[in-house]
Amino acid sequence: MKQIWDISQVMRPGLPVWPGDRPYQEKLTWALTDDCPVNVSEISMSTHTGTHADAPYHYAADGAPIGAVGLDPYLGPCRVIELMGLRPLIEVEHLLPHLDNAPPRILVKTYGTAPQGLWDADFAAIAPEAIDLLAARGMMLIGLDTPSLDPQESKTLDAHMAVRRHGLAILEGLVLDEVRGGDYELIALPLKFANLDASPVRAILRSL
Ligand SMILES: Nc1ccccc1C(=O)C[C@H](N)C(=O)O
Ligand SMILES: [Zn+2]
Ligand SMILES: [Zn+2]
Repeated sequence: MKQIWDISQVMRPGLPVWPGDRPYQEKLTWALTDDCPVNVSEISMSTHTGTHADAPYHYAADGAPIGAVGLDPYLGPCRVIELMGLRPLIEVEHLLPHLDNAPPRILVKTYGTAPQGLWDADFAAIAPEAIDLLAARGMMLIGLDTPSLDPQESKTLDAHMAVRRHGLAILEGLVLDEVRGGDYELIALPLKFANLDASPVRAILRSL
């Protein structure tokens, strides 16, 4: 039996979201009562809530919406690299020692314990040169346990622009607390939204 690691945030009211963005909200549209056989809920949330996949449309006006992206990047062998305490940016020199024979998906663990109950405005981001390195090594996906590839205050989104140049896929908001560095199978498929800039994912790792 393959071991499973759930690397997804719990979607719940009060989940910290990007400053100024829509809070995660849920409510019952129908409630199960003597007269109604079901509970049916509705949710309201930012597309970048919790553990999610960015679409090219998020950072490029002509970019594909999340429902149109290829699924290969989100399913297959990956490497988790532990780089805790390296702020503000994950740099080329931090990644280089960990890439020998790496599978084409890289997840970077920047927290020992990700702050799921509060917002960390100083989260670790990744340098565009590090994205260039990953692309040069044939990577197709970069994932972080932080809310964004770029620093919160970035207006130029240098890492996202490097991702755009190389056509990589992105996962953000992962929870890698229980995961040690190493190689795993990644499963983290985005939902098939026709028009949106991102999608929540249920991200898991399985032993290879
Ligand atoms: N919700 C936002 C609202 C405005 C600006 C950024 C965000 C983000 O969540 C960052 C995003 N996850 C990113 O792909 O970098
Ligand atoms: Zn995002
Ligand atoms: Zn992003």
